[in-house]
Amino acid sequence: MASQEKTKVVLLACGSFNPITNMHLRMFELARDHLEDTGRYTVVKGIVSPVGDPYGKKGLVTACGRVTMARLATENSDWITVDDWECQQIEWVPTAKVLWHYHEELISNENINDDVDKGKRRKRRKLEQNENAGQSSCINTNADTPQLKLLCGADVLESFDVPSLWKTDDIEEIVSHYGIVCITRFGCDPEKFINQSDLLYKHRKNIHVVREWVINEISATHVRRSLRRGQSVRYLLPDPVVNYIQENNLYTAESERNNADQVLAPFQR
Ligand SMILES: Nc1ncnc2c1ncn2[C@@H]1O[C@H](COP(=O)(O)OP(=O)(O)OP(=O)(O)O)[C@@H](O)[C@H]1O
Ligand SMILES: NC(=O)c1ccc[n+]([C@@H]2O[C@H](COP(=O)(O)O)[C@@H](O)[C@H]2O)c1
Ligand SMILES: [Zn+2]
Repeated sequence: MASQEKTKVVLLACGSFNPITNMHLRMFELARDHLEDTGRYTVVKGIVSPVGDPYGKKGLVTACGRVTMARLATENSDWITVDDWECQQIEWVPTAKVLWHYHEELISNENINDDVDKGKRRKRRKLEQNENAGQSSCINTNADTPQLKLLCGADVLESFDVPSLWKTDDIEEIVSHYGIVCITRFGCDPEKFINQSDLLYKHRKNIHVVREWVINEISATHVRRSLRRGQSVRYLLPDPVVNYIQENNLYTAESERNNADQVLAPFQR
């Protein structure tokens, strides 16, 4: 397939990134290789979107520090970027809304770059969306506009089953309008999970499961624990991130008590 015929994709990873680890960065590389290996996609951009402080997760340090670390971690990447739109919002933003925000941004970029009459384009897109209603195809029907896909680990996919954590409508919107690229994680079985869910099974063509053969169980929880114990975290995180954490003494027994009594924002909806 000629490169101009391939679908452009933007990958959006939402998460705490508390702190960002090498595995978060690997997720992007694995996903890009997987999608491009199908011969159908060109991945043009990756976005790291740290969750806002109102998310209320235990041990979460301020968004300002998490964004700075994510920027340090991605400074050598020519395609992974960090965007602080989500964490600048006053309230926690459900992931479906974050996707909507970036989807709108992609469309407005398309309109800026394009001299075709905006009204006509919107009308055509609406028509195409109506034609595609009920099918597992992505919301971006214009060939030039990149498709936006949610990039996540299998634990996030499996969290769709946690009562009251996700709205069914949001899950449906994510899998039908955008699509998911899901990286396997130790202890998770995303294929089985998809098979057991009627909703996910219906949209299975929009869920790309990427098997990571080099099982790498780096987790931010493990990193924070090691830091509290004064143990080295070098080579689990990019060096500039390790230095930033040390200079600011970011993760301590006290920071781990942040939000200890707080109910996670999605449960408050
Ligand atoms: N080792 C890993 N393998 C696959 N996916 C991962 C891995 N670590 C993180 N992710 C994914 O990265 C995204 C952001 O995750 P998050 O910020 O929660 O990191 P985490 O390491 O899971 O942190 P925590 O331990 O605090 O939950 C999520 O989609 C998560 O599933
Ligand atoms: N209903 C929802 O939209 C919903 C629920 C739970 C988590 N999330 C998101 O998933 C990510 C999960 O991050 P953690 O794994 O660090 O908790 C965050 O970006 C969070 O906002 C979204
Ligand atoms: Zn996590």
